[in-house]
Amino acid sequence: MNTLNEAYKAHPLHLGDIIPLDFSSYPSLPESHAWSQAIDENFSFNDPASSSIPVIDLMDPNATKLIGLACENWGAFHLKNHGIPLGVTQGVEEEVQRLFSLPTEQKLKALRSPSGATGYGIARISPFFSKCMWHEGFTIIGSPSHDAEKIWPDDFARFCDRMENYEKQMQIIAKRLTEMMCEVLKISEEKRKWIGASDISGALQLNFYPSCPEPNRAMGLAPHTDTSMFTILQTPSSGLQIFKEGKGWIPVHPHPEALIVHTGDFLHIMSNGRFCSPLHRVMLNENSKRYSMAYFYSPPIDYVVSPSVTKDLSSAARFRDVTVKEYIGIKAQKFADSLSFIST
Ligand SMILES: C=C1C[C@]23C[C@H]1CC[C@H]2[C@@]12CCC[C@@](C)(C(=O)O1)[C@H]2[C@@H]3C(=O)O
Ligand SMILES: O=C(O)CCC(=O)C(=O)O
Ligand SMILES: [Fe+2]
Repeated sequence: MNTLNEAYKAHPLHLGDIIPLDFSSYPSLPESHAWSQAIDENFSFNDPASSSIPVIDLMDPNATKLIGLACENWGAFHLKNHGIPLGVTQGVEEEVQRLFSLPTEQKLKALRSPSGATGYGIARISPFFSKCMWHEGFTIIGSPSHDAEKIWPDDFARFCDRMENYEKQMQIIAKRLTEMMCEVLKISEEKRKWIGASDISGALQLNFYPSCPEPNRAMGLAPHTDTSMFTILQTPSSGLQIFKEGKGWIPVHPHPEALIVHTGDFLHIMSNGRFCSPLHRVMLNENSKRYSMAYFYSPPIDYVVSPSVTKDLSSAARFRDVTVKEYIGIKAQKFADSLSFIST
């Protein structure tokens, strides 16, 4: 049994909070998905040209330092020269499109169970919002064969091969990035041992946002921070926005052949608040659908996440120690208040 799966099992959802809408049958926006008020009242729209996250070349001799700066200032960056063959990415994108263009009843065969973490369904954060999101997802932890088999009983091998291969590639980059971030944060060798040792520390989320009849009144993915150390995102289209204090919502337009990396809650804790865990959301488009692949990387579930504080500085730990598993449980209950819940 997979470890991350275990952690989510303890926090079941209601079935009503899992089943996506059959979006193709709605020529206008249903009330259940109309967010107009929330968008008008709470969010400011930013001038798209005013700022954007940095682009970092993984081969740059200064990459470690630049990544540290980007995590401090933005909590996000584009990563180019990451070494993932274009064919691998294209193969995964093809499968994502093949999966989400299936009729709803076929996708529902792999519907996530209330106590499960993997399979087809809406975002886990949905119960925290009164309106529904214009989004469907498919979560993979380790091998997707158990879920893919339900959708394509005779023809699931290609999907699984491509996803597993992508997960392997993501893990290689994730380990490298983790070492670099630990370097910046001066995390001890003892606390880094898991990086080489663990082989499943990630979850792959396939996201699909159908074209939307009223994109300005709807929400692709509502504002949230990720329950990961960092997330590696791949998408061919715009729509993602990151909230930057003092600036507002910054659009993140994909950079050709680069990955988008952004920090999550665990790195915020480990860095004692130095790296932010940026609030982000996904906006929609009227004429085109959008998809993305997000790889969430975290330490193993029993790992104790603790702030790295150097003795010489007057920096007291801002958070108490928490295991990955315990924090996943806190996030399932407290959502946006989780970090303040563990602050000292
Ligand atoms: C490993 C993860 C990370 C999860 C939960 C679990 C599997 C699916 C991920 C997402 C994907 C969609 C946004 C999010 C906020 C959601 O609702 O499900 C993510 C969440 C988190 O970052 O907490
Ligand atoms: O689709 C995107 O660009 C972002 C997805 C996301 O935030 C997530 O899966 O947690
Ligand atoms: Fe996210």
